[in-house]
Amino acid sequence: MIMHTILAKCAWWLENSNKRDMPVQAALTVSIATIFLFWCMVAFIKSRRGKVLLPPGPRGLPVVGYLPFLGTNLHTEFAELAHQYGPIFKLQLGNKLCVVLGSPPLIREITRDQDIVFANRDPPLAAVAATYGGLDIAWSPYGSYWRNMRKMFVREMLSGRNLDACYDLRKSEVRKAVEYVSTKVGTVVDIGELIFLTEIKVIMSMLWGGTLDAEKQSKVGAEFKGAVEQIVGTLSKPNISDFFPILARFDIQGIEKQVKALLKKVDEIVDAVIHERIKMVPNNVQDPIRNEAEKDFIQILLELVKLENEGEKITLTQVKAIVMDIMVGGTDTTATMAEWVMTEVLHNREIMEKVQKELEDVIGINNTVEEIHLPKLRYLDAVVKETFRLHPALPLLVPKRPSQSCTVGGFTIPKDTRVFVNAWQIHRDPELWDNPLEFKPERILATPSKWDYSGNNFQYIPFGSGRRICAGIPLAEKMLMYIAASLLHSYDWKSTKSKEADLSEKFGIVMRKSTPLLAIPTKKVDKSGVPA
Ligand code: HEM
Repeated sequence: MIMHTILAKCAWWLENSNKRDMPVQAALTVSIATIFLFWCMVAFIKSRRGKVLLPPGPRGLPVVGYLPFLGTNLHTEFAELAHQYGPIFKLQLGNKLCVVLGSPPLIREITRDQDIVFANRDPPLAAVAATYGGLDIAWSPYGSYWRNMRKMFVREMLSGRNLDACYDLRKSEVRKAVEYVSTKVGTVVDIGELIFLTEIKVIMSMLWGGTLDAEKQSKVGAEFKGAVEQIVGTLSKPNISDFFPILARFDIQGIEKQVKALLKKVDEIVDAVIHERIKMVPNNVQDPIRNEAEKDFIQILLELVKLENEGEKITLTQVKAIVMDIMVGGTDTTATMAEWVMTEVLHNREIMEKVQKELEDVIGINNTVEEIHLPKLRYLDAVVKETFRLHPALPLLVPKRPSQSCTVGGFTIPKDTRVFVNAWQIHRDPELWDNPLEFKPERILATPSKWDYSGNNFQYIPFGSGRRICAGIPLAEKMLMYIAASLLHSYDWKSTKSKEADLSEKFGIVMRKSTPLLAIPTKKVDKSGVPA
């Protein structure tokens, strides 16, 4: 049509030309047609390029987008929206475009096919403030800094050899918790509180061993517990500055200010410990870790600070950022999961009996649980894995941010979108699981090789998947199994009369129970009737 109009406009010139001009006219016609076709092609390609097919999603209001419609339980609300819009949908939250993914094929796309593009994080401002400007592993952008820090963390600190070397430190704290319960037999125990304090102490003793005396260690443990809970709490709060970066400098809700104050407290404690430890580290360390049987984490890190080689050397601030990762990333998650495991076990008496029978068979009633027993506890392992399925500690994992525009599930995800993975929804999807709401460790036992924490089975991703998968899995798995086995081996537990083990959740970056787990321990009795 347009071509027709152009030719018509030129007709006066063609009609008024004489026969000698015929070749010129023909050339002109061909040229115009060619230019026009070229222009059409460019316009078509441009229109295709400019037209991005974003995922479907609910409409929001001008400026604020969908923010006013979101409640506090993001994981369930996202699952409901997925019901309406499908496993990939978008939400405009203030200035931020967010996309939520909730099916195994989509997880494969972002953690296998396009893993590098999705290896970036989208840290909330509170997380940046809590980690000395994002100097830790969890929130640092994808690149050589993150790669080196993670490699050092996994190879040097969490290697099998190093974890074995600090087993005694873990054992001593877990035994203290078991002994503490013996003073509480027949009375109500706040299991979450007990486990959290034990985890903090286990982590602190692995971090800095016997640097602090017992009394100071206890005091610092309580202070740390408070600080970690508050930091995780502020990370879970929606911060207006994250959705409207233009307002960030005003810190309207004071969240950054709160985090900085908490960090200052933690910083003072860690500084004091580092100061003590610096005195103990030899000056010219060339070959850290090797040939040494037992070292706590701070010592390993300080040896890296003192290295001459720039490529391997780290700074004191980096040491503190890693300590924050371990304290914040390692304690709340593991303690919360251990509390969920105990809750499910208390809720299902038959399952508790099966776990205890296995503990008796493998360990013997009068012996003490040791970490070497853990790989033999197959039923307890299935209980823990089933707990992770129903109550993943990080229901939305840690948000990702693609470093370039890309296509996922046939839709465009623009660069810098905040991408959530709803692991909670995938773990309860009736298309993927039989009776998904039923707590059934037998489903794990039926095909044990299918369910591990590697993130290779996209139907089961409690620790995430891809290159940013949790860096602390070996430690988390050991601690979780060890604490649960120790508490269930030494005592029978029953719910308090007033309360059945309550299974309701409270959403946060780490999803806790909405009410603490209170239970009464009783001494176990062996088959001859003698208290163990
Ligand atoms: C039950 C316990 C734990 C759970 C459920 C858990 C879960 C997670 C998840 C879901 C992620 C994000 C993965 C992703 O983006 O795909 C993560 C990252 C991380 N976790 Fe854990 N975690 C646990 C314990 C630990 C422990 C004990 C440590 C350290 C001692 C730790 C250190 C980290 C670090 C450093 C990252 C960041 C990894 C990176 O960005 O490269 N976690 N964790």
